[in-house]
Amino acid sequence: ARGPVTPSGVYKAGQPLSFFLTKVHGIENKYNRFCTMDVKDILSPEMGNLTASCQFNYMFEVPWLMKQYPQQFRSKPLLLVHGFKGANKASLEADGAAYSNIRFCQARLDMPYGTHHTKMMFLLYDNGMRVVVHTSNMMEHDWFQKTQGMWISPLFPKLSKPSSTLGESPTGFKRDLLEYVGAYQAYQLKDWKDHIFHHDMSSARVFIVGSCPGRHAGDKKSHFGHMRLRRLLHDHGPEKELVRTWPVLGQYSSVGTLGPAKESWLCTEWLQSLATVKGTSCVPLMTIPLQLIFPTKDDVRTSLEGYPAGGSIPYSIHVARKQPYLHTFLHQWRSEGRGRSRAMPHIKTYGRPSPSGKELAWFLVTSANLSKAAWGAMEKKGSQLMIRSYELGVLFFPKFFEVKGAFRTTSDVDSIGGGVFPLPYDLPVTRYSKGDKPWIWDIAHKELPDTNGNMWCPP
Ligand SMILES: O=C(O)CCC(=O)Nc1ccc(C(=O)O)c(C(=O)O)c1
Repeated sequence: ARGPVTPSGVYKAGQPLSFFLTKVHGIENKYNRFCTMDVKDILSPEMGNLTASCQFNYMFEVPWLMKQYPQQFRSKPLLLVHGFKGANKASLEADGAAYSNIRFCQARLDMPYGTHHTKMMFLLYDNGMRVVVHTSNMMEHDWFQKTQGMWISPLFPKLSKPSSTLGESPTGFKRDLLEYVGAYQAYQLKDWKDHIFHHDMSSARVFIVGSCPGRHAGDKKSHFGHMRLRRLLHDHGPEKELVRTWPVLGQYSSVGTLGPAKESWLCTEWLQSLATVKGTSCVPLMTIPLQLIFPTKDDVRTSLEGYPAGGSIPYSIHVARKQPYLHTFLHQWRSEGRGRSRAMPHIKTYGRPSPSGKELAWFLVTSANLSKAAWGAMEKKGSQLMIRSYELGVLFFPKFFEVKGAFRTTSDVDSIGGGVFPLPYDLPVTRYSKGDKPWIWDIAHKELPDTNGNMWCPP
C-alpha cells in the first residue's frame, strides 16, 4: 500500500489518536509511511502558515533548529524555553544571539538535581494554533535514528475574544495547559498564555500529565507527577475487573535512584499510581506484573547508531549497582513491527496492556523517565509530593476516542489505521535473556564491536 506521503496527508491519516513516531533515517520506507512525522513535516506550511512559535526543551542546537523551519518562517518570533544556568545558559544565549527573532525563557529550577525535561511546541498560525507534546531534543541526532514519540494537536481555531472557559475540551486540556505554563511564573510566557486563552481547544481528546518542581500539597498534590496520573486513572481509568491480571508497562531511556529496595518507591507509591483503576487505588500490588522495557547492552551495540546511541541513554553504573532489584523487571527493546528494533528508544511511554498485548486500557507518552525527580516522591506521610523536574506528557483513554473498553493495538505497520492504537514496540514484551545486561553508559564495553566496528570507552 503506497499510503499518504505529504505531511498533511500523513497527519490526517493519523487521526484521531494523532500519536506519531519520528521518521527513522536508513530503514525501509514502509516503516516511515504511517504514523510517522519528521521535524520538517511538523513545521511544514501544510500544517499552517506560521506567525510565531515556542519550543520547550532540554537541549537545543540552534543553527540546526533554525534550518528545520521552512525558509519563509525563519524570521518569525521564536521563544526557546530551557532550564540551563551559568555557562550552559550563556552558551545557549550566545548561539541565539545570531538570530534576531530568537528570545529565551529560563525556567526556574529551585529544587537541586531538577532538569527542564519538557519537550513541547506552540505553533501560532494566521488561522489558529497547534500544540505538539513530544520526546525529542532540538538537535540533529534526536531526529535521525532513534525511536521518539509525539502527539500533534488538532488545529485550534482562534476565539473571537480570550476566555478561560470558552474553548475548553472534554478532558480539561485548556485549563490544564494554562496551569502547567503558569507554573513557570515567567513573564516571557505571558504572550503564549494569552494565545492559549485566545484559542478554542475543545477538540483536544488527551489529558495533560505534567510535572513542575516544588512540594505540592493539598488538592495540588494530584495536579502533577504520578499523583496526577493516579487521579486521572481513578476518575477515567479501566474497570477493576477488566485489568485485574493485566501488567503495568513502563518504557523509558534513563533511570534515577529509586531507593535500596523495590518497596522504597517503585513497587509501592509509583506502582500504586499506575495500577489505579476506576474508583480506587486499592489494588493488590503483589498481583500486578510490572514490565519495564529498557535497552540491553547488546540492543545498543547492534543498533543503527552503535554504542553512541548509548550517549542518550544515561544510566549510570553508580545508580545501577544501588538497585539490582530493578533488573528483575527488565525487558528488551523490540520493535520489529515498526521496523525500529535497531532505532534506540528516547521515547518514554507507560500503559496498561492486556497479557497478550492485543488490548490497551490507557497509554501515556511523556518526557518523564523512571525517576523520582520526574514523577515525584511523597513526603511528610504522603501529605505532599516533591518533584524536582519539569516534565510533560499526554494520556490517552479509549472512551475519549469513542472506543468501548480497551484500545485494540498493533505494532505491525501493515495493520495501522481504523482506530487501532499504533504501538511503538512489540507486545507482549520479551524478557532479558540469560546474560543480558542493561545498557550502562559510564562503563567500558570492549567485549564486542558495535555496528560501526567500534568499542565504547567512556572517559
Ligand atoms: O535525571 C535523571 O533521572 C538521571 C539522568 C538523566 O536521565 N538525564 C537526562 C537528561 C536529559 C534528557 C533529555 O534527553 O532530555 C534525558 C532523557 O530524555 O533521557 C535524561
